[in-house]
Amino acid sequence: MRPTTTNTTLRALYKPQLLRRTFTTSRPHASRLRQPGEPTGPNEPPSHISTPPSKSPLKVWPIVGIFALGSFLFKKIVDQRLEEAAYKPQGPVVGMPAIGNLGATTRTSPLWSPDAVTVIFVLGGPGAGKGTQCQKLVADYGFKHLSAGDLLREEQDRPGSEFGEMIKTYIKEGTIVPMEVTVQLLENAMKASMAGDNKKGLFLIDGFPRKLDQAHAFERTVVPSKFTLFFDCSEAVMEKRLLQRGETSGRADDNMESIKKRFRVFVETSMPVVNDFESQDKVVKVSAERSPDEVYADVVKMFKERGVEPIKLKLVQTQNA
Ligand SMILES: Nc1ncnc2c1ncn2[C@@H]1O[C@H](COP(=O)(O)OP(=O)(O)O)[C@@H](O)[C@H]1O
Ligand SMILES: O=c1ccn([C@@H]2O[C@H](COP(=O)(O)OP(=O)(O)O)[C@@H](O)[C@H]2O)c(=O)[nH]1
Repeated sequence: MRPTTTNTTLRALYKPQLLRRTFTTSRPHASRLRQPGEPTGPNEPPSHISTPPSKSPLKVWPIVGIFALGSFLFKKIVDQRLEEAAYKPQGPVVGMPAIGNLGATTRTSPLWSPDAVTVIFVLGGPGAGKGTQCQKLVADYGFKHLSAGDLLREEQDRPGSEFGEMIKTYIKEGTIVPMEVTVQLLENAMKASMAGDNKKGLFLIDGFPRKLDQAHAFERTVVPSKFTLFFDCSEAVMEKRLLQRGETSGRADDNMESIKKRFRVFVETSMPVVNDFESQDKVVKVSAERSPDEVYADVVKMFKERGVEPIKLKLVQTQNA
């Protein structure tokens, strides 16, 4: 049979070689030359005197040395890798991580539920009066007002900020700072506010989101908004207000050149956010061209329709009840 022939052939071929290999590796020439009791070499005792395996330092130490060196190098590499893995670049101050570590937008679910934290976005063109109206709302409703622009300017001016120069350029050009930075700043400010006196987590987020990616990232990773308060205002009116504000604001973008750029960015980039929220029935629109008080009266009315009441009014109701 074929397998038998093959096995026999294999045995014939390999057995002597295996045997020969066994002899040659253990003690060369021993079986051929040595007689019983005869010394195996000039420096070796006769074979009946048992000898321990060779302990010659010349043979052992190189191996031990190589092994020790290998272990030492291996340990060094492992230690270095562990150190690298543990190293996380730190931001210049606690609260704002380094660029590589901006984690706010990487979460897969919101940090807070809209039942626990109320966020109302406040949008409108540059100079529409967002900040002015927010101040009034803070006084009457107890909201914490967070202006994305103010947070960015603070970060820009913070000594040691690795985002400072970048923010400066974006603001001067009227373009939108990468959302990772703005969302992280907002999240930090919200946490700080809630750790302080804003236990209820009531926020007006002013001048944000100005771009769809910001809107989606914030709602996906921080908290879905309740609705957006949108101030509708013509460019002519906004321009007049901004130039007037520029006389005292000291802002690098309250000048004609930056204003024009901001208007264009607002129409092209920020209006799609308002339209997106509108399609979800999440926009409260108020005309912003009248006096601040008249605009505010409308805001209060619209908030009431959405079930948001001023704190003072609630107190009066409690006293009457
Ligand atoms: N309804 C208004 N009528 C006239 N001036 C206003 C009104 N609202 C705000 N302003 C003024 O216009 C400028 C821009 O207002 P601001 O609230 O800073 O706008 P935004 O935050 O939208 O840029 C400020 O100087 C402010 O005093
Ligand atoms: O989410 C934001 C909000 C503001 N900005 C920048 O900050 C500037 C000023 O915004 P702010 O809301 O302070 O002023 P406004 O333009 O409404 O007067 C904008 O033009 C942008 O360059 C930004 O990049 N992302």
